[in-house]
Amino acid sequence: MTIYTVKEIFYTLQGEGRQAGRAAVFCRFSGCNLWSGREEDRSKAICQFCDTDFVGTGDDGGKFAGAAALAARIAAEWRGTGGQPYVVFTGGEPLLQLDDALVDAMHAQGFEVAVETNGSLPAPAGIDWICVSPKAGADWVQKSGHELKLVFPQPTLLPSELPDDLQFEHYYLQPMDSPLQRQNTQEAIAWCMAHPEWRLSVQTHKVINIR
Ligand SMILES: C[S@@+](CC[C@H](N)C(=O)[O-])C[C@H]1O[C@@H](n2cnc3c(N)ncnc32)[C@H](O)[C@@H]1O
Ligand SMILES: Nc1nc2[nH]cc(C(=O)O)c2c(=O)[nH]1
Ligand code: SF4
Ligand SMILES: [Mg+2]
Repeated sequence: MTIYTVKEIFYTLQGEGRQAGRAAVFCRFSGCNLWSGREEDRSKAICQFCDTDFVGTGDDGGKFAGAAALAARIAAEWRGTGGQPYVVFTGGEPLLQLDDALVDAMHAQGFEVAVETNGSLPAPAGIDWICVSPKAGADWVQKSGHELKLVFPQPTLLPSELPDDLQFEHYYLQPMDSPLQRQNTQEAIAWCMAHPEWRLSVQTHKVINIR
């Protein structure tokens, strides 16, 4: 039986991208293939700008034996009445653990299923909303989905220099949260105003101070 290792599960509003403002249970898996999550390794990591702690299992996480057990725990966090229950699998890198059995188990619980992935691994079939956020210097295999959410700027992965075989419904630029965040935001605004096929993704949960 598959054991899933989860950092935290929590009910919040999706803060980013096309679904911003929508109530969702977030399931943050532990571990990533592009960084160990340890600060002492950050400068050598493939992905160096991560804003997230995904190491180990937190108070709101744990190890779950089997898809049905994890799906039941996620469903128990949903507190909405009416509307379509929604789960966002993130991490860390969720595609290291999210599999067909878990997607099916969430559907059986009546949930719409979303994923936030770095795109370096293929997504299982049947996911209802795929958000790919590619990382400079990493493999990029998942080139289709519902939204591309490009963290900006990544000097070797700029919006002007993306591969031409992308198949996404929506294109978002998300300013990199860093000491240069204000400048990154100004430059992203300028890009979106000059190239209207791109929209700005503000990390709204950081502005309104929710999780
Ligand atoms: C923590 S990642 C987890 C999911 C997956 N590993 C990924 O990178 O897409 C969730 C989202 O936050 C974005 N993100 C991470 N660090 C960021 C930062 N410093 N500024 C802006 N967005 C960031 C990622 O690009 C991704 O879209
Ligand atoms: N509210 C909220 N929205 C989010 N959208 C993507 C997130 C992520 O860390 O994957 C995230 C997050 O951590 N919190
Ligand atoms: S790929 Fe995602 S989870 Fe991994 S280090 Fe980068 S932003 Fe963080
Ligand atoms: Mg986040």
